Amino acid sequence: MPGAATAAVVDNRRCTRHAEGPATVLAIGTANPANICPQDEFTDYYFGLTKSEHLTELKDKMKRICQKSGIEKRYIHLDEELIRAHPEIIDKNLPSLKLVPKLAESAARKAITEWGRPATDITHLIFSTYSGWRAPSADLQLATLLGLRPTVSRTILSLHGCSGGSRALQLAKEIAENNHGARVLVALSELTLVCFSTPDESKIVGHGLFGDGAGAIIVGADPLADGKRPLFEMVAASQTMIPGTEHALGLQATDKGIDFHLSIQVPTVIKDNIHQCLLDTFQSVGNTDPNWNDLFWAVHPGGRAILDNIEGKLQLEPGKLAASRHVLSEYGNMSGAMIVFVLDELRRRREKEEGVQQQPEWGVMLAFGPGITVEAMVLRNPFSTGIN
Ligand SMILES: CC(=O)CC(=O)SCCNC(=O)CCNC(=O)[C@H](O)C(C)(C)COP(=O)(O)OP(=O)(O)OC[C@H]1O[C@@H](n2cnc3c(N)ncnc32)[C@H](O)[C@@H]1OP(=O)(O)O
Repeated sequence: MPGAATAAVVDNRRCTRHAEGPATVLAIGTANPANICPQDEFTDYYFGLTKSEHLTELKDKMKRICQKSGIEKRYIHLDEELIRAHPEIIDKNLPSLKLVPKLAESAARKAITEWGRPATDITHLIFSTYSGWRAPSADLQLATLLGLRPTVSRTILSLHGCSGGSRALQLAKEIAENNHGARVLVALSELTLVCFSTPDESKIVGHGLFGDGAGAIIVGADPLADGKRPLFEMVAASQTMIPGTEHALGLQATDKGIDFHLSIQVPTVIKDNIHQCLLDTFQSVGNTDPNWNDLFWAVHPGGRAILDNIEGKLQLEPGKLAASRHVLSEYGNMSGAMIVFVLDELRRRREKEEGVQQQPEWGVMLAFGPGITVEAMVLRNPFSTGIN
């Protein structure tokens, strides 16, 4: 009827509301496979598993790397039973990666339990992994396993490598702050199975450092609606690409799995650039002269030498990177999932030390990935009374 048409779409764009507070970490969960590999037994185990005992020079080199790695043990899904059942893993056909969403589910369930709300209250899911490239992808599988609502807004990130966790958290921060009431589940799950290969000089460091694990974090702004104090406030974030370093760190999907490359220069490149990256990040929040020792530190422990170089360059007091060193020692390098373990360790130490020694009010989260890319985020400890 002319003049009486009913609008098919109600345009409510002007009603879109931003959150009232900054994004915060509301809950954390982590998970690992059951199989533990002590680092001092790994070289014999790996060369035996791959029937490569005859490569004696390479084996000795891996022993030297493992001794200097700062790692006590790692969790690695792949064991002799799995190899027996799937001999194609050694032959480098695409291995089974069913565990990728399953491990993420286990970490996510812990985070959701800690959060205390139903999984159907999750509005967004960001899943980051280097270990799965298929469609429908691991984010959809995880949403199904957790029983998330069918309208949950899903995003999958792949091949951000070790900075995948920080990248996902930056995106979650932006989503939470720009969508009133959003509750974003960030899930990371990494399995070395996908880059498993027989010993090879160019990959010996990766095989000596990488482990398996998953982490999950729930991010939301306006946290009081959840009835609890958040764990960390996510104040400001930056992503910096270090020009001319594309060759130094890389991951590549091939028909045989993931090929990776870690140049011996990685720790030095990070050392030479970290100070300026941090100055730029803190300048964006109005702090032009930060005292690095006044902060708490959540650094992705990509390797012991990286932590040593950051500590030396910024003249950090001993103990500032203790949470990162502890996670490296207990799990090895779990790539993107690792930053969740470091945040978890920091809050555990905060709870343990409460009343004895207070963690600083302000902190920084750092991760490094292919590019080389540095992801940084200024954090605030909401439990601080403001005395550093
Ligand atoms: C994939 C992603 O997205 C992101 C990431 O993974 S980032 C991963 C980043 N991690 C790294 O790059 C590893 C950082 N490196 C380290 O932690 C240490 O160098 C290390 C534990 C590997 C060795 O400790 P170190 O104190 O440097 O001992 P050092 O005696 O110099 O080296 C031991 C051996 O490792 C070799 N080595 C060190 N780094 C190497 C590399 N990247 N590639 C190949 N060999 C390497 C050295 O040449 C040396 O070999 P020899 O014993 O035969 O001489």
